[in-house]
Amino acid sequence: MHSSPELLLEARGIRKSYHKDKIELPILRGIDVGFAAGEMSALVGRSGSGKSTLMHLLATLDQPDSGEVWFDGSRIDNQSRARRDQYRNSQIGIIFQFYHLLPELSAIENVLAPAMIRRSVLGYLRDRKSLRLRAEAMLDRVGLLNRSQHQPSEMSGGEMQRVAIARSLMSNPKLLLADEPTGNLDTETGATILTLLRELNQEDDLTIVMITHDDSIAETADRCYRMCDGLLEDNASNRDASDHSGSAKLETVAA
Ligand SMILES: Nc1ncnc2c1ncn2[C@@H]1O[C@H](COP(=O)(O)OP(=O)(O)OP(=O)(O)O)[C@@H](O)[C@H]1O
Repeated sequence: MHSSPELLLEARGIRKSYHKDKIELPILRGIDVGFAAGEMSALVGRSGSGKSTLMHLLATLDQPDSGEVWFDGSRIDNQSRARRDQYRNSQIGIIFQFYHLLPELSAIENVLAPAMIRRSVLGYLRDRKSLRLRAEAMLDRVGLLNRSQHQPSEMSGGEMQRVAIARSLMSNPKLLLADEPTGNLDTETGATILTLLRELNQEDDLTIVMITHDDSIAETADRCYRMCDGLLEDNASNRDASDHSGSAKLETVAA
């Protein structure tokens, strides 16, 4: 029997609507989903199905109208903004389809930027040597140490995504949320990014939740949750996290 692994991140009964001109647009209509520690999961669905909205809620960048988000045994959606920021900054790495790098900064400065912003000037000056060493180690981890002085305009899309991944790893997060991480890349470059994410998952024990509209990318994950019109479909194609070569098998979502 497939045993239920420990959940790192869980959404319970999540509902979210946007409002425009007094009209309610229900986007998430009751989402129950759990992401197991140490696994790589995919949230797949068509454009507009609510994937990014759910990811923002899981990252506490936004709050649900109702429902709960739990991380590592604690409820996080109802915490103060300061606590939610602290949780996100220390526990979660986030990467996006368009990398969100600052164009005027070098690769290493981009990797360092969030850590600099989070510290006071004095705090940064105190920690700058160790932060720089960590940034170099993270660029090395993604195979780009030799490009540390290059600006985004001097890099390919795949290299920019690698820099964004290095930046997301600076705080040694438990969880990486990836919103269409290969969406702006050709198939071959996308595959190298997926391979890197899988390495981080297996070698560094990073739990990954990846959003995609592409079934072939979703199928590379251990578990695949399908969103449709703000709901999760009843079945998810899952395979044992220890088996990264076999084909997916169907299992009911443990919600
Ligand atoms: N701030 C907002 N105000 C109003 N509607 C919004 C807002 N943000 C998103 N929406 C709507 O919510 C729906 C879901 O959007 P969301 O970005 O979560 O979908 P998605 O599945 O991630 O789509 P895509 O793959 O195209 O990014 C869409 O119809 C979108 O237009």
